[in-house]
Amino acid sequence: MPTDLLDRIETPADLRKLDRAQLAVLADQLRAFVLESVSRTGGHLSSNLGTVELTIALHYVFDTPGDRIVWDVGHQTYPHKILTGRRADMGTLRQQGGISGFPRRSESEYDAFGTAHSSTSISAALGMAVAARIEGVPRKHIAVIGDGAMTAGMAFEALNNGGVLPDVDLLVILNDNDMSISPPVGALNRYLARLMSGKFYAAARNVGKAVLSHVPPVYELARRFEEHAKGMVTPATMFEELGFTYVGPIDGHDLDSLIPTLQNLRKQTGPRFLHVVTRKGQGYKLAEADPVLYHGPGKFDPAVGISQPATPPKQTFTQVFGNWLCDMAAADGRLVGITPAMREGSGLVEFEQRFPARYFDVGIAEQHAVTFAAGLACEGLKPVVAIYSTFLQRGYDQLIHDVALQNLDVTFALDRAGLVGADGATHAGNYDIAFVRCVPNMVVATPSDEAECRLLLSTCYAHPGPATVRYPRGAGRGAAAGRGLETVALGKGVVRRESGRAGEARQSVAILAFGTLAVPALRAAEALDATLVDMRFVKPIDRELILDLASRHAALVTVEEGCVMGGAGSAVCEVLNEAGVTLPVLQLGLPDRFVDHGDQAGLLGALGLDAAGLQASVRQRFPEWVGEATAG
Ligand SMILES: Cc1ncc(C[n+]2csc(CCOP(=O)(O)OP(=O)(O)O)c2C)c(N)n1
Ligand SMILES: CC(=O)[C@@H](O)[C@H](O)COP(=O)(O)O
Ligand SMILES: [Mg+2]
Repeated sequence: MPTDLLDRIETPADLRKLDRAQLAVLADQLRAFVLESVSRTGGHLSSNLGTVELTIALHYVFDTPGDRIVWDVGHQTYPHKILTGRRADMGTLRQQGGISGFPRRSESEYDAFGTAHSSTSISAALGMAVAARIEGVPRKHIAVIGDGAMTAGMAFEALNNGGVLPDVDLLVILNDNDMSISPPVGALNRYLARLMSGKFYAAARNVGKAVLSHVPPVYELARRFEEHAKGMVTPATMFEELGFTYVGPIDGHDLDSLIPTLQNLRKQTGPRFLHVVTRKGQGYKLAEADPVLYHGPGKFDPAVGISQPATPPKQTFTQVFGNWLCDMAAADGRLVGITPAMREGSGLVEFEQRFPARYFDVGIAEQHAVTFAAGLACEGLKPVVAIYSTFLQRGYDQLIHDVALQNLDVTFALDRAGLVGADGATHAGNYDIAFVRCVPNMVVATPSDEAECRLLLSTCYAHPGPATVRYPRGAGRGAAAGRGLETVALGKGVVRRESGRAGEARQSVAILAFGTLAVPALRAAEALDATLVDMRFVKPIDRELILDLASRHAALVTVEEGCVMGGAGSAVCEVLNEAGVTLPVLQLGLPDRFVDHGDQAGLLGALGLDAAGLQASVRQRFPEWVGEATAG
């Protein structure tokens, strides 16, 4: 594929110098570049193939970076990055030291707002629009939001606010590809489908004849409804009722529709809403056929597509959870599984197939997911909310006010706890230990491997109150999880290794591990001749064990893949303080700064949280209390 037009574009100003007729060719070159580039780095593919024309049209029509484009989630911004001076950096995408997979204000002046969690774009763009009005700046503001992201309450909160501000300059573009990561769910999705089929006349009314002369193929379906709609009074769309001028639906792959429509909308002010229809994976047959598989692939050969690895990969924690959920659901008819739009990522595919009546994808609606679970629990069911640690941040008030305060029996399976790798700081689950353990009634379990994960899921599920089990992205040490449903004692840790020096009173160190860092911590303990404890629970914490360890060791070391501040190590210190016990405690975990994208293991190593790093930290802090072995 030639790249002559793409080669001419350093910034959107170069794009604006092209003839309209050249833009379709540019779109082909850009799409080919995106595919090639993502196949080499991995990343979010389907959504980016779907936004090629929309991105070109936006930068062609609007005067960026002065005009503000706010992308929702931001996983669809690779074409935008390429057209705004970062084409040469695409080979470093999502890698340590490279560019982010999401928009970032620090990365480019064209990235008007940092994102990665969904459904923030309308609020942010509205804030900018109000700021422009107050400051008297003549500027345009565009929020680009997907149909999945549109399902979140936050998006509607922003529409509700913006719809009564007629003097702000805000254009909301709904990029409707009829997909979230999985097929979209809910009443909004049905409503958008109805708009697609019946709202052709709205487009006619709002965009005018010039646009209608370029009827694109996506209207074919709508055309069939033309006769039916004739003579009827077109009802206002929900968006019009909320105070927005609604235009659409138009074909988001047809530049001859997009550009005149955007030019027209650019001349207007006030809250406007453009409904654009695109296809996820557009232009790459394999992604068009399976946009879920190609939502966020690793590296692959574009000629072949994603292929099975030669050797079967290790079982992930997500799979351990998915198996456990099915087994527990088979054993207990009260179990209900809930996901806020993360069916694949959270391991619920088989559960949905086997227990469809007890499976709920509630859309990108974490707050609702938590309170919905609370309601189910009130009536005697046993909800399991499968949620990424980072996305539980959205449901924090609901966790406190709706679940914990009423001591309701809800189990939270927190996937992606700790560093997540390529998605970076926006998606890292670094805070859940700290923000959950401070909530009364909550149980916090931190399994150290796959087998422990299953045990602790069963234990927390059996506990008749709110509980979280946190586990990381990917696989652990490879401990077979089995298919049993047995439980362990709540709030009790297990000593995995006793220091040979423990006999000598207070001559050695005890390492208290919370979670999967127990594995490198054990290697460090062996090298240091330290005691190693798998604490299993942050809350209730094993007070008795901590005080016993404190009485027999010279110092304690706590290890967790979570923020040190307020984390599990802090919980240990609280126990010691409360008991009036004084001994040095070294708290190892994630620092008080955001950790960027990169390879998960590499990042842990760089932070001193691999076996060698843990060993070095303990040796440096307590040289007199550790053994002389050197292996890590
Ligand atoms: C608060 C939050 N919950 C969940 C996610 C995970 N997530 C990322 S993209 C996505 C689907 C978004 O769908 P849509 O907005 O329609 O964009 P598309 O992928 O179709 O381009 C989801 C659920 C997220 N980023 N933020
Ligand atoms: C953009 C987004 O939020 C998701 O696509 C996320 O990147 C998925 O992460 P996992 O790959 O860990 O499921
Ligand atoms: Mg979508």
